[in-house]
Formats: sequence, structure tokens, C-alpha cells
Amino acid sequence: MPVIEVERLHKRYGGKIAVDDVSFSVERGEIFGILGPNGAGKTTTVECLEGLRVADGGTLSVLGLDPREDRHELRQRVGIQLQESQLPDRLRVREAIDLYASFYREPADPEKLLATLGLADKRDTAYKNLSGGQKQRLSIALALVGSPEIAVLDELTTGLDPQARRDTWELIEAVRDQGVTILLVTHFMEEAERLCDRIAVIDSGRVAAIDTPAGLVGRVDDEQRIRFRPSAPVDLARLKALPDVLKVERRGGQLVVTGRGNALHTVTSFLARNQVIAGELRVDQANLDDAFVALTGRKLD
Ligand SMILES: Nc1ncnc2c1ncn2[C@@H]1O[C@H](COP(=O)(O)OP(=O)(O)OP(=O)(O)O)[C@@H](O)[C@H]1O
Repeated sequence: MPVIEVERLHKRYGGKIAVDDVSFSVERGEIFGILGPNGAGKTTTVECLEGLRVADGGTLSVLGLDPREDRHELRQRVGIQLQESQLPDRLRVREAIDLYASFYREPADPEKLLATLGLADKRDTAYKNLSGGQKQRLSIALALVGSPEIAVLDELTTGLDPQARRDTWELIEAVRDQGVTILLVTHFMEEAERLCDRIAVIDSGRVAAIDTPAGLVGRVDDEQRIRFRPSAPVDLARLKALPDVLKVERRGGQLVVTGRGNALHTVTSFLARNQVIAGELRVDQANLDDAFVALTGRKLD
């Protein structure tokens, strides 16, 4: 049974339609991504789910409850990541954890949480003296301190350097492995592709597609380009005649084979049979970026 169900959500601010028509459902234990450009309606959607905004149309259910009617109960069971800098500068890490833990019926063990988030040696550090990555980890810790069944993370790694971003991704996977369902709002393609089990691509207040990252990529043309420098002459006509090969071009000393399906396997096996080594082998394939452009007609960023 889904833990989150959104059906035909509609939300306006005055005359401005922020969310036109959005439906999706999230299964327990999933990392579900909401991916879309700035202004697509992502934050409005999750704020309606959190009971912070009232929808103008559609139905919402979180853990079988109504986000508006059962806000207090849901607050105990859904963790929400704070946007940055919403804590007092002088508050120490452990104090922040203890303060937030006091809001919940079943708080997590603070020391265990600090250890999981790699903040154990920062427990006495004031908020203002934390690095960007540490602040981010603290905001995730605060989203998890109530032992939630669902964690809503909005712009998880915005402003982090690549290493801190990768560390955060590993952390989120570990949290999911403990059984927490994660709703992740992002406009980073790489983040969505790496972390999410399924993604709803939202554009102009509507769902353009919902699928696994691989499923989204599979919707665009599955053509691949295989480039290599052959160590010996190759019979281009025979190469061209292989199954799944569409085109063969010579570019200087390189060959470029365009194919689909199992073309890579077919071409490399052919070369091996003919004792040809494929030097500088490179394969270009469609990725989530291409899928996004195909679905929405524009690039993200
Ligand atoms: N309080 C508000 N009053 C009026 N318009 C708003 C308000 N909040 C959001 N909007 C508008 O609604 C649309 C959707 O905004 P929303 O913040 O949900 O999008 P988003 O996808 O989360 O974008 P971002 O990534 O920039 O946060 C935008 O055009 C935004 O300008």
C-alpha cells in the first residue's frame, strides 16, 4: 500500500497556478524523487503534503491520513528537512538535537544519530562554526530525530561541494536501508539518477512522466555511439552488416559505429574474433539529461 498518495493536486496563489494537475504515489521504503526546474511546483506540492498549504483541488493522503486534518499526528511520523540557517548561531549541535528530540513521542537515540551523520565529534560545536556540509548533515539529523516513517528532503545537497554531495547521497541510502521512505525534491539530475528508485518529472505544475531513472532514459531513443581506434584494418562492410549496427563512419584513424540494443557487445565480439583491439574505446548513450529534454522540451538549469 502506498504511504503517500497524491491525486489531481491543484494549487493556485491568487491567479497564478503553481500546481496544475499532479498525481503520484510513493511506496514504503522507496526513495522517490520529484525532479523539475525552478518554479515547476515541487515545493508547493510537498508543502501541501506536509499540511503547510491547503490544496485548491485534488486529494492527498500521507500514511493513510489527511495532511490538513491530521497535521499533529503526521508531524510525529514525517520528518522534514529545514532549509538552511534556520537555527540560532550559538546553538550547539547536541543542543539542537536534544531540543528537536523533545518534540517527539519516540525520539531517536541522539548519540547514535550523531554517529550515523558523522557529527559525533562536532556535538559541542556552535551552529555558526559548522561547515556547509556539516550544517546540511545536521538538518538531515533533525529531520530524522523523531524516528520518522517518511523523511521529506527538499534541495538536499544545494550548495555542497561534489565530495560532500556524494557523502550525503551515501548517507541517504543508509537511512533508506533502515526502512525510512524518502521523498526527495531536487533539480540535480545526477542526484536523481544516483539516488531515486522512481522519479516524477514535474514541469509547469504537471507531471511529465513517472518512472525509474533507467525507465525514463529508455523512453528516449536508445541509440549509442561507439568510438574506437582499431589496431588493424577493419572490414567496414562486415561491421556495418552486424545486427543492431545502424551506421559506420571513419573519422581520421577512428571508427564511429552508431547502433542500438546489443550493438556494443556485437561490435566488441566482432573485433575480438578478428584480432582487432579497440583503442580509446568510448560509448556515448542517452542519459537522464536527454530524457528530461525529450520530456519537457528544455534543459534543467
Ligand atoms: N507564496 C507564493 N505566492 C505566489 N506565488 C508563489 C508562491 N510560492 C510559489 N509561487 C509560485 O508558484 C510557482 C511554483 O513554485 P514552487 O516553489 O512550488 O516551485 P519549485 O518547483 O519548488 O521551484 P524552486 O525549485 O524554485 O523552489 C512558481 O511560479 C512560484 O513563483
